[in-house]
Amino acid sequence: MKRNDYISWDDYFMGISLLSGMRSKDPSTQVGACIVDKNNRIVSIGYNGFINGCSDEDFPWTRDGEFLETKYPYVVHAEQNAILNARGKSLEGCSIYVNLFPCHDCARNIIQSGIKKVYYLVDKYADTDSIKASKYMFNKANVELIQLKPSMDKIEIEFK
Ligand SMILES: Nc1nc(=O)n([C@H]2C[C@H](O)[C@@H](COP(=O)(O)O)O2)cc1CO
Ligand SMILES: [Zn+2]
Repeated sequence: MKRNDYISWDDYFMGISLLSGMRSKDPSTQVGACIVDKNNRIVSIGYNGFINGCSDEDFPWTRDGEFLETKYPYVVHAEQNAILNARGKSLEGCSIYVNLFPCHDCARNIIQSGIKKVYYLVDKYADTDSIKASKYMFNKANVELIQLKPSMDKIEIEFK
């Protein structure tokens, strides 16, 4: 008889996003994204981090102060890394699973890449203009927004 306590596709893909986010060196917000096609095949994964091929030590993780001395102009968002890690493969009709609601810049990239569904967990910056612009664009572009309610509080992974 088959197991009944296997995880759902949605929990699986969001779990993979969160696992990917654990690679992030951002001390305040770790974001992971997982892009999945219509056949439930993972097409790409990403997390927020600094640009490739440079030392992470060359950039600051600071949030406040002079713009150029903060992380904001330099960090690549999880969703953008996931899109770019697909290396030009078609993302038409795909879904993206991301633990934090995408900003306006990621929203533009998600829409332009052909992704049609965004599954997210939290929307902690909902009151910012960035997220308002993001939702406006997603709605205009008919991208479905789904706040995932996982069927479990946590997934434990044991290395043994
Ligand atoms: N959807 C997102 N994907 C992301 O990868 N990020 C990244 C950019 C920063 O590294 C961090 C946000 O930093 P903070 O402002 O919460 O300290 O998360 C942020 C958002 C927010 O919309
Ligand atoms: Zn973003």
